[in-house]
Amino acid sequence: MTKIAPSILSADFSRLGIEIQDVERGGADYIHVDVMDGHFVPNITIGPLIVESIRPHTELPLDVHLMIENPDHYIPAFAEAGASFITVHQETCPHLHRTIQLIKDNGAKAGVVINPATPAEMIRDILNEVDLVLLMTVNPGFGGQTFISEVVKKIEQVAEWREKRQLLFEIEVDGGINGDTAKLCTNAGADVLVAGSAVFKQADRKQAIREIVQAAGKAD
Ligand SMILES: O=C(CO)[C@@H](O)[C@H](O)COP(=O)(O)O
Ligand SMILES: [Fe+2]
Repeated sequence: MTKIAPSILSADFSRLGIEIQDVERGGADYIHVDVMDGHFVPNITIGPLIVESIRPHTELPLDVHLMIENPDHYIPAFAEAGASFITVHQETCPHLHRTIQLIKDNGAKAGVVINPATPAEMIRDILNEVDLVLLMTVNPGFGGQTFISEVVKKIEQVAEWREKRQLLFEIEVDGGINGDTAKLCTNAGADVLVAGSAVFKQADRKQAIREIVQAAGKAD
């Protein structure tokens, strides 16, 4: 069954708790939290304090996407704040096995993410160790960008490796996801769809989530 992870980057930050409860009632599976440092990506968002503040407002797993340099320095703080998944960019991790282990040692599920221009081969040798593979379908930094369709081939490639090696990680996609692009991704093997503007910029979030999941065509 396809999962949906609304990205709070497109929510109203002045009422985050209410926004999160709205998408939880609307059928969200995870809450996606975009952490940006102004170095790895050209934008600055939130830190562990906000993760800690939103944690009591939902029962859903918090899916924390770290777009930061030196993630090892901050992983313990995000885990302590209540992150369920912590996902790091391969591009920021010279010692990727060590970083993935650090996430697990801190009690969170471990994810790895690559940018659209990074080949899947860069994460092939870490796949045995992760709970989640996030394939960016835009260049990270902002909500509301256009889906990069070349990434679809990469979803297929990672899904094929997963099947051949009988691994259990989830494949998540992030950026420019709407009804049309969701279907391309789930057909290629994606299980979890991150959607920011396609959910939070709509008046009826429940309806928006339903439309994306139905368009993805794997509702059961
Ligand atoms: O990580 C990011 C952006 O860097 C995302 O999670 C965005 O928040 C997705 O927003 P939409 O493209 O769905 O509006
Ligand atoms: Fe994200």
